[in-house]
Amino acid sequence: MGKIELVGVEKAFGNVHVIRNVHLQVEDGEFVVFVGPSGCGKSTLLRLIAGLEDTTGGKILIDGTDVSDTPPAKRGLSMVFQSYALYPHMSVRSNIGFGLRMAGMPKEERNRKVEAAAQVLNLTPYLDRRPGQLSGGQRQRVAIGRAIVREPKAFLFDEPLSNLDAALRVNMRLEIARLQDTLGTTAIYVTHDQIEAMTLADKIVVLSAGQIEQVGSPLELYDHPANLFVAGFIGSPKMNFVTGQAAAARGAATIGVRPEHIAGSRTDGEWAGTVTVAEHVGSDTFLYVAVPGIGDITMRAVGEFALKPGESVYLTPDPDRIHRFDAEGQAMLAAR
Ligand SMILES: Nc1ncnc2c1ncn2[C@@H]1O[C@H](COP(=O)(O)OP(=O)(O)OP(=O)(O)O)[C@@H](O)[C@H]1O
Repeated sequence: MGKIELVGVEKAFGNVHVIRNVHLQVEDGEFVVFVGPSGCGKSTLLRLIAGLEDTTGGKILIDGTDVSDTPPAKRGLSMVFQSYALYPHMSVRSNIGFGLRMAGMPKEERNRKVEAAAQVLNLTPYLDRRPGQLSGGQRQRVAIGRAIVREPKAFLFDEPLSNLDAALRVNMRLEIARLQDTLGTTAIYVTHDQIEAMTLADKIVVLSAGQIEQVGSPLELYDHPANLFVAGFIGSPKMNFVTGQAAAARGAATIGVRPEHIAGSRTDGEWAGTVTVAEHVGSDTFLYVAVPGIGDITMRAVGEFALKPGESVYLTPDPDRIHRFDAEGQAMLAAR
């Protein structure tokens, strides 16, 4: 079992309040991702769960037991860091089995566990190599192997892929997803990478300034952001926000519409504007359009609809996909 509950968790460093009144339930087997802007407290929250930092208020429960005062090694959790923290002079086998050896596990049993983990991680051919003879992705798999053999109640990942190049990140992301399917162990994963969050998470926790803004499945957050912060944070390129008359006409202080929910036309539409930048990113083209009286709007252009800077364009937001927000920035019910 690996159920983790945070009840009113607080953390201050001196008089700097970094985590405020966080309530969160992580179910057994769930993959939960913490996202939020730099400095919002993602890593601190993970370190509080790991026991690497002490809380200054509230409680942390693992499987119903209050572990707030339990040292890290006794919490039954395994942490995987972005710096793999491998021992360079030891083989992959010894690195993966190190914690088990320290815990006094007999060699035969240890080897069995190490080999099983190596198999899951496709590391079997490398067991006798040293970390220096491995690629970055393989090293990260060794670090994950070391976490797996301890059979923790939960894995805690702190930006584990941020040292890898783009292609490797994609590979490792798929591997972590596969691993989660195979092992079914609870995982909490900190990242600032939206795609990692959207693809890996059962549940995303969006943090801002030490507080939870919203908790939900990736699609819930994308389709029904609770407030302007989450609406602007989830999705890339960002949701467009419009205030003034266009919002008031829909009974809102602000309306939001994602670039992919705006139709473009050369002849007619709701908002008339001029293309300022056309950005080609492989499969997509994003048009940045200056719309007098509305502001700068980003739209995703599909198919043949590729305009150049200086050309006129008419934009029509999909009425079913317009998000409305009140003066406090809270989402208003119903899409229109
Ligand atoms: N030991 C510390 N002493 C004082 N302040 C700290 C300490 N550790 C973290 N902080 C502060 O707490 C806040 C949250 O930091 P944290 O590392 O948790 O953010 P984060 O969301 O993980 O950011 P990033 O995405 O940049 O890693 C920051 O303002 C940071 O400066």
